[in-house]
Amino acid sequence: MAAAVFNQSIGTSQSLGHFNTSGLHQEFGKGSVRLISKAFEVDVGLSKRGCYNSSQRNLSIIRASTSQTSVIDIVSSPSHNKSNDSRKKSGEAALILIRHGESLWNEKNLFTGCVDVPLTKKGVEEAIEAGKRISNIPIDMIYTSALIRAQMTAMLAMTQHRRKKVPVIMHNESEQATAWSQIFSEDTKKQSIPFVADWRLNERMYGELQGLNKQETADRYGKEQVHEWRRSYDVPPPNGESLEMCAQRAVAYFKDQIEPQLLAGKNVMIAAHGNSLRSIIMYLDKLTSQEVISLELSTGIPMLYISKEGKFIRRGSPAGPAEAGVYAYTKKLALYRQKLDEMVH
Ligand SMILES: O=C(O)[C@@H](CO)OP(=O)(O)O
Repeated sequence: MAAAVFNQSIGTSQSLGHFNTSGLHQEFGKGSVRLISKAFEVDVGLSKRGCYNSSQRNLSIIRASTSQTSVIDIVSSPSHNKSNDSRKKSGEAALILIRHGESLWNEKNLFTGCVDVPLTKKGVEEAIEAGKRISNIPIDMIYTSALIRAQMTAMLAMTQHRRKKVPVIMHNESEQATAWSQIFSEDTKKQSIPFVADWRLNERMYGELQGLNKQETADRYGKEQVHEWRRSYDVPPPNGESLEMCAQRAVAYFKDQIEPQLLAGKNVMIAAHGNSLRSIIMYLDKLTSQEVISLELSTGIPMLYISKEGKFIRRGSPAGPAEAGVYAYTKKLALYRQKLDEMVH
């Protein structure tokens, strides 16, 4: 089984992060790992270090993609309506997941949870880089947590998008807020992307660990105890949420609010957190409570899924803009990119 990487040591979530462009890591030797979807598994490359080799892997994606039909087109001109229709009929949509870029407390190696801290300069750069990677993928809806690090990541990523649609934050906190933020032009609406922020996508609440240094906590309570708090499925940190409890809100939100959008053919980007995304990926990839223990996400690396007929097919991570041909994940995505190129020239 081509499962990747790595054993995250406390507080070093960045190690190897740039090496594994899938943004998603899993240790070897933890039983049967059903992490990689069939389409992706076909010919994924492994480096000597046991990590995905990004260039081999990207080539693999391109090869695999030629046998797939799929997704989307939303370049919004009348001549593209046909593609919109076929998108609805095929019931296919793109789902992009991004863990926020490095935050000030990631940098200080502190448990963060629901404490609302911003990105570091490096985190800002990671978000911009993530945006470049997805700049040719059409996006109809953006969801983030209620926390600024996820919202900054989504907004910064969208500054890089080639369609230059404007993300518009939906304000539903009161009737007045909804009414006062209305747009009264259909054309302007078409050039906007609804941006929904919801607390249910927040990081797991880390209880009494919030604000503590991860290394010092491990020194005090033991490495194993702290690993159990951080990565087990059902053991909560003191007065905090276990991953299971986090899933009860984050996955429920995904099923109630986001999945219907995907089923309607809309392409969705979610910017959220290590653990809220781990719980969603557990659902998408049908991971067991054992398998999810070794699932690690890098900051600022987008992951792409194709949603088709209620199933989720993982396509890895869109690679950096310098690598030729990386957008040919599916025929339709490649076509979309071609149309964007034609619009420019
Ligand atoms: O501190 C946190 O909120 C999270 C994510 O940064 O940490 P961990 O990796 O320990 O779940």
